[in-house]
Formats: sequence, structure tokens, C-alpha cells
Amino acid sequence: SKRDNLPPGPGGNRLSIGPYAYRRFHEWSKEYGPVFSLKHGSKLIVVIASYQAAIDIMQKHGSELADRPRSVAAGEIFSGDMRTLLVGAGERLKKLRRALHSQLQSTTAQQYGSLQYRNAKNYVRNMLSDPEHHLDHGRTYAASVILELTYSKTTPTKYADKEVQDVMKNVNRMFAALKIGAYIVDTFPFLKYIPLGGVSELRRFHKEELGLFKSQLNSAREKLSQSIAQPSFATYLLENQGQYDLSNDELAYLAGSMFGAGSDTTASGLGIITMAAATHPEELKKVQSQIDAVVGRDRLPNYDDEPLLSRVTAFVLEAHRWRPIAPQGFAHRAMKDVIWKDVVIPKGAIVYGNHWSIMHDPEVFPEPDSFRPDHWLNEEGEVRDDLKHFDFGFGRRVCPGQYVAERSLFINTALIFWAFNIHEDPNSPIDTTAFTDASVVHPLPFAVKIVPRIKNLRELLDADTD
Ligand code: HEM
Repeated sequence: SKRDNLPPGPGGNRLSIGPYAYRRFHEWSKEYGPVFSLKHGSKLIVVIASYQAAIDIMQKHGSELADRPRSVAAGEIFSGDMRTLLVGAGERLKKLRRALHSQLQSTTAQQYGSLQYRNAKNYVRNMLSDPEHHLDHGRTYAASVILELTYSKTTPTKYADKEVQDVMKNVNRMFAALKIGAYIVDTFPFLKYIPLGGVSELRRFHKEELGLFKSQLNSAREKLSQSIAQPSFATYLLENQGQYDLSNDELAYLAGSMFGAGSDTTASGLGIITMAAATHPEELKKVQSQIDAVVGRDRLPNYDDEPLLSRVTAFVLEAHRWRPIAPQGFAHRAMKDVIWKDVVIPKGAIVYGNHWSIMHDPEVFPEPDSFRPDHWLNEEGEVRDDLKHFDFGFGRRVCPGQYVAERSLFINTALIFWAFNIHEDPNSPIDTTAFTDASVVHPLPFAVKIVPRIKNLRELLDADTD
């Protein structure tokens, strides 16, 4: 019977998993194995915690796991059930993902190359003039790229800008609402129809966020009507609204929520790369030797160099294996019973692919706590295509922005490693385990020394017209 064959687990009713759930899950996986379960209130959570189990379950059963658990507070009320990340499996999800895919898939992603490159050069300039605030510069890069890609905003963006802060306020509210136990309406969904207390607050937040997304979209719409709009995700959606059968509100949300999904994640990824470089000087040197051999020091690296800069790609992959950006992964929901070996993941279970455990699996990544970009290279020194990286999630819900994100991470890493040596400051050693506790984690502020290694760096940056 299903009940007899549930994955093993710690027992009891685990109403709270405590802080840093992905670390707790990792500890439990050592005790209960790569697929374990726990009771959480009236729900069952199943955690997938090894590389092979991730392939067997999260990938091979991707269509049965395409759903999300019901999220009344953050998904249905706060996001009006329109935020792709939280929408359950069904027709709406299909059309939202179809529209996202059309503009973000691997070949289309290349069209953003020049805007990513231009902004990556600004990242280098900011690191040069103000190395102390290196994490903020990553945030500025990520915010600028998303706003330009989504709304063709070309005026300089700073993370402190009101528009960015307004969007972030709502993103933070949404993630706070998603936290287990944040709103009682998640336990008693019928309260959704009684606009008191938390529910009326959530409705107010939704109105505010929708208003913000609509005003961002209106400026793109105005530019389009005056024929001065640069192509962007928003203008594409406005011109093809009928084809994707999107209501006005769905369209505003689809464009608006790109920022929450794509900006914070990319900024975190850049911060982790700086942390990994500063704490692994010998690995940084290996990448720089390859960059020197392929690019030299008289011109900037660019996307055309990518096939020969396998060590840049391997460094990025390893940085986010070592310190995943979304270490717990996002919750999926089983739409059918899924059988794995002798256990059943029953229909309705909440399923987490715990990115941290999957990418610290010693069977696949020996000595998983050490930082070894060579995991990702074959004997010819090329990037391995037989090894999967799971920080972008799984199956039908895999991150649709993955190609854009990978191109951002590649070009910034290539430019920064070409331009600078990055050292740990002996007076303030870096704690490589100090991260925020959230769905998307960020390194806590840390000091680094960023020293130019190219003589005429500023001139080369200014002379480069790509
Ligand atoms: C390094 C950067 C990024 C990381 C690590 C990341 C990671 C993720 C993860 C783990 C998921 C959930 C996958 C799952 O449920 O299994 C996701 C979903 C999503 N991501 Fe990303 N992401 C990144 C950048 C981006 C960018 C740049 C965009 C947009 C341009 C984007 C758009 C989205 C959207 C719309 C979803 C929701 C998809 C769904 O639920 O069906 N992401 N991302």
C-alpha cells in the first residue's frame, strides 16, 4: 500500500523546519537516504537529495511533477494567480511559459548579447572605480539588464532607483508571503473570501503591484504608439497579445514578474563568483591563463571567445554547484503517484529537489565541499555535456530564463577575470558559509581586493565599441 511504501523520514509532524531548510534537508538525507519524506501539518513533503534520484524523479517524471503546491497568500491573492513561478499546472501555465519561451529560448537569447555586453562593461567600470561595493554593482548589472530586456529601458539604472526599489519591495513581500505560516489563509483557504486582516493586506499589496506593472507596461505601450520603442519583451507581448491569448493583467504580470525572477538570482550568482574567486586564487589563475592565451591583454573578451574559454564556463558552473543560488529549489507537486525503486511519492505530495544535496552528491562530485572547476571539464579540457547542473530547476518547470542568465554569468566572469585580480583581504577573511536565508540566497557582505591586471583598462573599455 502507498502508506507502507512512503519514503522513510524523520517522523513526527514537522510544522517548522527551521532556518536554512536546505541544510536540514541535507542532514536528514544522510540519515534517511536520497529520497525521504516528512509530514508537514496535513501535507506530505518529499525531498529528493541525490543526483541520480534527481534525474530519475525530477527529470524523468517532469510532467507528473509540473504542478506547484497551492499557494493562497502569495500566489492566488498577492499575485492574482498570475505570477508564473507560482501558477499551478494547466492552461494558464502553458500559455505563460509559451510566451516566455518564445523570447528567452537559447537561440533567441542571443539577441540580448549586445545589451548584456554593454552592461557587463559597466560592471567592470564600477568595480574599477568603487571596488568596495562589488555586490551592489552585481545588483545594478542584473537590474539594468532585466529592465532593458523587458521594457527597453536604456536610461542608466541604479539599484537605488525608485522604480527598482518599488519592484523589490513587492518581490520581498511576495517571498515573505510564501514563507510557511506567514498567512493563516494558507491553512484555511476559505478565509480568502473574507477581506479582513491578512487577506485585505494581501489584496492591497496585489493592487499596488499590479498598478506598478501596468504603469511600466504603459510606458512601453506609449513608446510603441509613437513608434519610438526599441524591441523588448513587453513590446513583443503587446504586439502578439492575441496569439498568446493574454488578458491585459496577465500581460502586465508576465512582463513585470521578470524582474523578481531574473534580477535577484543573477545578482546573487555574480556575488558568489566573486566570493569563489577571492577564496580560490589557484583556480582563478588557471582561468586567467586561458583567457590570456585566447584573448590576450590588448582587447576585451567577448561572446565569440566562449567556445575556447571552457575554464570560464567551468568556474561558473562550479561556483553555483559549490554555493547554489536557490539551494532548496522551488516546490513542485505530484499530480500522480510516482514510483521510485520501492517507494511511492503519492499524488498531492509537495516535492523539493534539494539543489544543495543534489549538487553535493559525493558519488558524482567527490569531496563535494571543495571547489573544483575541473569537475566540469573532460580530458580534452572541454565543458562536459554528460553532467547536469541543477541550479535552474527541473523538468517542465525548469527556469525559462536559464540561457539569458548563463550568458550574463559567462560574459561578466570573463570580463572581470580578464580585468582584475581578486584577493581575499587578510584583515577580513571571508566566511564562505555566510549567506542570507531565503529561496534565493545572497552572500552576506564581504570584503575583497580587486586589483586591475590590464595596464590601460579604462582606455580599452572606452575604446571597445561592441
Ligand atoms: C542565475 C540566475 C537564475 C537562476 C539560478 C534561476 C533559477 C530558477 C529556478 C530554480 C526556478 C524554478 C525551477 C523549478 O521549479 O524547478 C526558476 C524559475 C523561473 N525563472 Fe529563473 N533563474 C535565474 C534567472 C532567470 C532569469 C534571467 C529569468 C528571466 C529573464 C528567469 C525567469 C524565471 C521564471 C519566469 C521562472 C518561473 C517558471 C515556472 O515556474 O514555470 N530566471 N528560476
